[in-house]
Amino acid sequence: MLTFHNPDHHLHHASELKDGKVSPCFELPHRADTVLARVRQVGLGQLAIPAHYGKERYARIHSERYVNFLESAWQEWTALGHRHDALPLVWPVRDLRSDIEPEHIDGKLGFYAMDAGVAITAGTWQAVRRSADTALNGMDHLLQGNRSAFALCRPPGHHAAAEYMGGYCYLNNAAIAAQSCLDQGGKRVAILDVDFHHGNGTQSIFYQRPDVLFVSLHGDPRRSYPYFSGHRDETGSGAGQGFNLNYPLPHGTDWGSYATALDDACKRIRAYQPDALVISLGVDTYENDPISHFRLTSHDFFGIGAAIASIQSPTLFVMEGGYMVDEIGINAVNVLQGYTGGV
Ligand SMILES: NCCCCCC(=O)NO
Ligand SMILES: [Zn+2]
Repeated sequence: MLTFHNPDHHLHHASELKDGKVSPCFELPHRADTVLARVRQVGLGQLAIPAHYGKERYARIHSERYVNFLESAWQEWTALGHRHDALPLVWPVRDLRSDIEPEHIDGKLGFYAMDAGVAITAGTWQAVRRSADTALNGMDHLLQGNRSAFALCRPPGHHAAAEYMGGYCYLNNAAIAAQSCLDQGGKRVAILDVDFHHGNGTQSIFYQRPDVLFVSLHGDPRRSYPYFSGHRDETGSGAGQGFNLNYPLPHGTDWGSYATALDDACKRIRAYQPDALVISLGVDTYENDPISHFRLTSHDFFGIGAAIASIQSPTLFVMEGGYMVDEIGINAVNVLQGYTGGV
């Protein structure tokens, strides 16, 4: 399996507001370095640096003004004399207005963010666009007739919606790759999100569309971030009704119950007969993950890969979350080896 990786991810090393304190973000550069080292250690396959894609490819999923905001935010922030990370201070919640884009960067930061887990730094724009390029090149690799590819994306993307960032995510790499498949002749794409956290951004982007089936297994939002999406009754709307499937699972979920939900999800995806399958591969379902609450062991990740292989579609794995840095490489590559061993 070919792995695309983006060395520019090191340009993004942000802080986050968590537990009432601004502290180093859990989404560290070392995460991707650890996964890449494991890919090399097991000899998973060749490595490749992604080609450069134009902003218009990101704008197939995100609004043009949002993409332009990501590109210009740091310059607008430092024009005020700031040299530290940019974080929002106000959001358009409840009956506050969000029909007018503010001109001031303080207003824009809240207008385009769902939380304070998405600091903007000097290198953020370059890192996030190259992360999206990584997924785009992975999808092109599938469209050239290959069975699978691994897009080692960092920063991750599944919390980012058309016009907002959140949860360490800025551009929705998986959604951008899925759209690229459809733009190049694909009729149906399935996205399976196995990250501990609900992919609210991916759900939002495709919620009214039947050409992308979104399926997510995640911590029950009544007790798990992002808290405000991911319930079972969110099944799509309009033409997209029935093409959004959520499997919220309780804290403490182990392989037994996880595998039951995963098998059902894979059956639903097989029935959809997608031209391509995109996996939002978060491994924060790991029992020792510092910010999550499932109980999967490293060995269980082989089973996730084997279940995905049973769908028998061309498959792009897109890296999302996972914060137990020492084991993130083992767990992510166990999925990939479970897949290749099962195809
Ligand atoms: N800052 C709050 C927690 C962000 C979760 C990020 C993640 O792993 N999403 O999948
Ligand atoms: Zn996560």
